Amino acid sequence: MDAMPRDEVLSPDVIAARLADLPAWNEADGWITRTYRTNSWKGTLMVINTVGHLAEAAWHHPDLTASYAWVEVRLTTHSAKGLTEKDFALARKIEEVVGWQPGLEGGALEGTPGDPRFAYIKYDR
Ligand SMILES: C[C@H](O)[C@H](O)[C@H]1CNC2=NC(N)=NC(=O)C2=N1
Repeated sequence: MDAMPRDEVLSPDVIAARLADLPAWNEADGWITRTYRTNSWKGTLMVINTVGHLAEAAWHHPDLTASYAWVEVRLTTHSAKGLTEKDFALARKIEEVVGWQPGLEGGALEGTPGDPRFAYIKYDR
């Protein structure tokens, strides 16, 4: 099987198709971005560290901007000077991991308690 063309800039049609599966992400000027809202600096740093790990494992690195209770993640492929499959693959993984709520899955893990003392990420759902 041929390798996926990882370094090709994607066409607008493909970008639109990829964004359809990432409803919280926006595209502008050759970047995809999303903001994660948190309850505190501690939650913000946990999101940053999680994204940091995934980026290093992927060897694909977003720009991050943070304040007390939010983190903006911005992805582009610098070497290609535009959006490639690498950006969407990492965005999907970040969504999966940062957005993971095991309490919604009915499995063994209860997830973060609802008590506001423990809340740290503001989930979309
Ligand atoms: C040398 C190294 O492979 C490159 O710098 C990689 C690392 N991370 C990267 N991250 C991003 N977002 N774009 C790149 O082109 C890129 N290139």
